[in-house]
Amino acid sequence: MSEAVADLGVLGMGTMGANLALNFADQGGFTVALFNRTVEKARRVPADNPELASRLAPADTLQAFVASLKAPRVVVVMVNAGAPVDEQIEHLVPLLSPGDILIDAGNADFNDTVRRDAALKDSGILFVGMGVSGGELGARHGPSIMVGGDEAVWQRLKPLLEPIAAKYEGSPCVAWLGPDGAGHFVKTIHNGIEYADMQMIAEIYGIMRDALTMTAAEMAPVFSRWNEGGLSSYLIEIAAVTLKEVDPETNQAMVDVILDEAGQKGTGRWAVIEAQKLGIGATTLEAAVSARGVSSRRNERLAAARIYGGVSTEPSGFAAGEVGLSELEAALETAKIIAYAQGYATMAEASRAFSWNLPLGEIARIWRAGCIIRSVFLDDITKAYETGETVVNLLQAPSFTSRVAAGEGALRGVVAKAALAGVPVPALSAALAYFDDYRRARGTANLIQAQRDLFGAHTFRRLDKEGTFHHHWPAV
Ligand SMILES: NC(=O)C1=CN([C@@H]2O[C@H](COP(=O)(O)OP(=O)(O)OC[C@H]3O[C@@H](n4cnc5c(N)ncnc54)[C@H](OP(=O)(O)O)[C@@H]3O)[C@@H](O)[C@H]2O)C=CC1
Ligand SMILES: O=C(CO)[C@H](O)[C@H](O)COP(=O)(O)O
Repeated sequence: MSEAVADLGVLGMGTMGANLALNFADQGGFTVALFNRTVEKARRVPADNPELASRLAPADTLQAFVASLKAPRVVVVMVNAGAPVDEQIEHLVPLLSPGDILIDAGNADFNDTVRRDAALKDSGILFVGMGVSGGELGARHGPSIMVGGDEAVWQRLKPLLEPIAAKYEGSPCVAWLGPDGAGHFVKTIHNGIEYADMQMIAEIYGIMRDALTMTAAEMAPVFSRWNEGGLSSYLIEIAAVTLKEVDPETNQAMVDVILDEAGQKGTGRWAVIEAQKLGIGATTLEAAVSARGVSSRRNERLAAARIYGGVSTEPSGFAAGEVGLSELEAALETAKIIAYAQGYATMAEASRAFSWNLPLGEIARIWRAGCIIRSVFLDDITKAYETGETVVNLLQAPSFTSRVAAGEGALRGVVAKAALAGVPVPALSAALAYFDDYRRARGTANLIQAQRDLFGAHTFRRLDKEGTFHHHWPAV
């Protein structure tokens, strides 16, 4: 039997788990037990990081891994979402005791987290669904961490998580967000916003490439410059870095040799499904998920391009040089506000529906450093919630209304010109359509209600008096 020396254990030595374990050992100064299905990977972690080896304890069996943990135990599971998490829980539960904490730190469908939390209640094992963002480097040096589960358990986890989290103005980017699935729900919306952010950046890149005929090398400094302004964010920064990179094999821009098929692990889709279930129109997130789907059907796209032709070769109407680029920058900034408004509206509605009382301003604060969507813009969201006034939707928050009003024209211009040029901008146009729909006092659902009442006696309400009505429509 191994000696119980480790402060906590990390199970899953993939990209995230190995780096999180190193972070616990390094920034946290904790002794960390390591386990991985492919045992050799756990052994390699201390071998590859000799300076931290004295605080890394790889185990060859799950039993030895658990036995090496000080009680009450803390186990961080960092494996692929879905069945692998259930399998690991099943294997761990007989080895753990009441009062031990079992954390799923991977991405998870929050419905699974709620189910797992409920299933473990009687065992006395304390389950925590915890979202971690920041990719490989974030996990290693400071991620943003979104914690769910019981608040009392969070008090025990705080001393373990605060040292390893990213710091924003000295304060750790980790917070308890609410019970059961709250942490994973927020991480899911984070990823939905990440999808929208990335899609909109890719659409602007598409306009630069196809309508303005700019090379990747010409685009890179534009994104670098934008990274100094209102768009300043990790994703804009890495857009510049990736556009600048040259493929050593062909000497072409790296982005020009990468296949135009985006992968996805499901988190964006979960965000969109939950927004739909809650009745929130997260249309930019939806457009981004759908666009990844279309991107992956490359052969179909190639066939359709042969039938219909590709992007128009007519002059696009986009202004060249600084004028055109400033319009793109303003359009992207405005669409980004709309995308975040949709993500935040989804979280606000979930908070209400599941009685989570999500700290929406605090969420923007812990996203301010460490995570993939970190940006200066999140400060403004934090401030919008800190005023103490109810934020119905970020599009109605005073700090955003003037910015949206100022940028609306640019977004409209870009979407219109892109449509005429045949350059697809699904997320940017979804943002514009949502804005136009959202700010229209008299919509068109009256016609839908009339039709529903005609074919299904679904009834309708009237503008001029209270009550529910059914009209005797002509027979059709
Ligand atoms: N990569 C990223 O940027 C981020 C990833 N995440 C999330 O973190 C989690 C891990 O991702 P990541 O580290 O990138 O993934 P990797 O593919 O790098 O690693 C996957 C890990 O899961 C283990 N695993 C997979 N299936 C099983 C199984 N059935 N039983 C036991 N172990 C299994 C693998 O073990 P083995 O080595 O034996 O195959 C490996 O340790 C995922 O939920 C992911 O969505 C969250 C934030 C960022
Ligand atoms: O959670 C993450 C970042 O926040 C992961 O990188 C995730 O894998 C990204 O999603 P996808 O693989 O679907 O693009």
